[in-house]
Amino acid sequence: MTVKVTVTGAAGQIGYALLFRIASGQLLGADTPVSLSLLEITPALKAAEGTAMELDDCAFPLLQGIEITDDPNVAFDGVNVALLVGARPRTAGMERGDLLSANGGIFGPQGRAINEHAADDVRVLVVGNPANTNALIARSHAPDVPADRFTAMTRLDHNRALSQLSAKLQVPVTEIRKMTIWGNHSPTMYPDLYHTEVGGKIAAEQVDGEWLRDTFIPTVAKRGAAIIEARGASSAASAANAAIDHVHTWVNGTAPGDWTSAAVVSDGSYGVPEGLISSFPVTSANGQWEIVQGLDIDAFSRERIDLSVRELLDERDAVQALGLI
Ligand SMILES: NC(=O)c1ccc[n+]([C@@H]2O[C@H](COP(=O)([O-])OP(=O)(O)OC[C@H]3O[C@@H](n4cnc5c(N)ncnc54)[C@H](O)[C@@H]3O)[C@@H](O)[C@H]2O)c1
Ligand SMILES: O=C(O)C[C@H](O)C(=O)O
Repeated sequence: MTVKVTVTGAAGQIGYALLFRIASGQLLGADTPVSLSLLEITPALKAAEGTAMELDDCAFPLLQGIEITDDPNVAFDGVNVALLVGARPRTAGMERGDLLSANGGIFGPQGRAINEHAADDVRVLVVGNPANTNALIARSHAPDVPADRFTAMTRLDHNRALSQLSAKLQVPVTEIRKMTIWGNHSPTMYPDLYHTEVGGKIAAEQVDGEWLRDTFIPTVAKRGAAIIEARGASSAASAANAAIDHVHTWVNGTAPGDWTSAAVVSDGSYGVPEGLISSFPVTSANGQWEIVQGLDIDAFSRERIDLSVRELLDERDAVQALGLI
């Protein structure tokens, strides 16, 4: 059966890096036909049409159709996988409240449209920043969709952490298991090496504490800003790659003996208040995320998780005060 994948912000940089990979089968597998819905704001529809022409020109065997629209009710009609990429970026002079309001104006209506029109099995990944809180806004407008279908992306942070550790220990990324990103997709996120395994041994015991604290954690947490500084634009191909990884793992499952990171609705695990969309170590089986249970959290990790969760609570309070959730 053809799977409908909707990409918002389809004419943006991540959209351009993402759509061709979805159409080629990398999101859902080489046996799954897809139809694409490209949601954009009206002035960007022409650019989206250009991208659609290029998609046509690839003659992808799995691509069954392309729809281009500025109406969320059309874009999310019958959607199975919704990738919410388009968001309002912070511009000079913009207060935090203005940013949250502008994004509330996007993710509230999109959540409602998903609630009213999506397929029963819809899965939602929010990429557009502030991703965790945008996901919270969308979810709060979709009361009929099971809460666990709304997720936000921390897979890019997870992949960044794998790559940094692989370079430090001079091991292939394939030898690293059980990496974890906790909290918000923001510089407060906490990449945790205390449960990560390399060659069957805990990674934190294979690196010195100073590198872990003063190099690894800040490098991963501030990598998005470093890329903006270097490229003059935020990460696009790596963000698209992480979105592909997130959905692929969600649908196909995690490997035995491993887990990944995703921001999912908290059930209260690890003291993260219920309902917040926070990053956890997660496994996936039968198309459902499960938060990994029973990990020992030492004082160092506890402090960092709490800091990031505090930020999520502040964002939640701010959008609540603005009437956005
Ligand atoms: N979670 C992550 O790891 C991660 C990583 C990188 C980037 N991001 C975020 O992803 C978002 C997109 O990044 P980008 O580089 O593609 O930005 P971009 O500015 O190139 O593209 C964004 C697109 O969204 C569109 N858009 C705006 N409002 C819309 C709406 N209401 N409906 C549909 N489309 C809309 C714009 O017209 C634009 O084409 C940003 O918020 C960025 O900060 C997140
Ligand atoms: O867009 C940004 O602010 C950075 C982005 O979220 C990233 O992690 O690369």
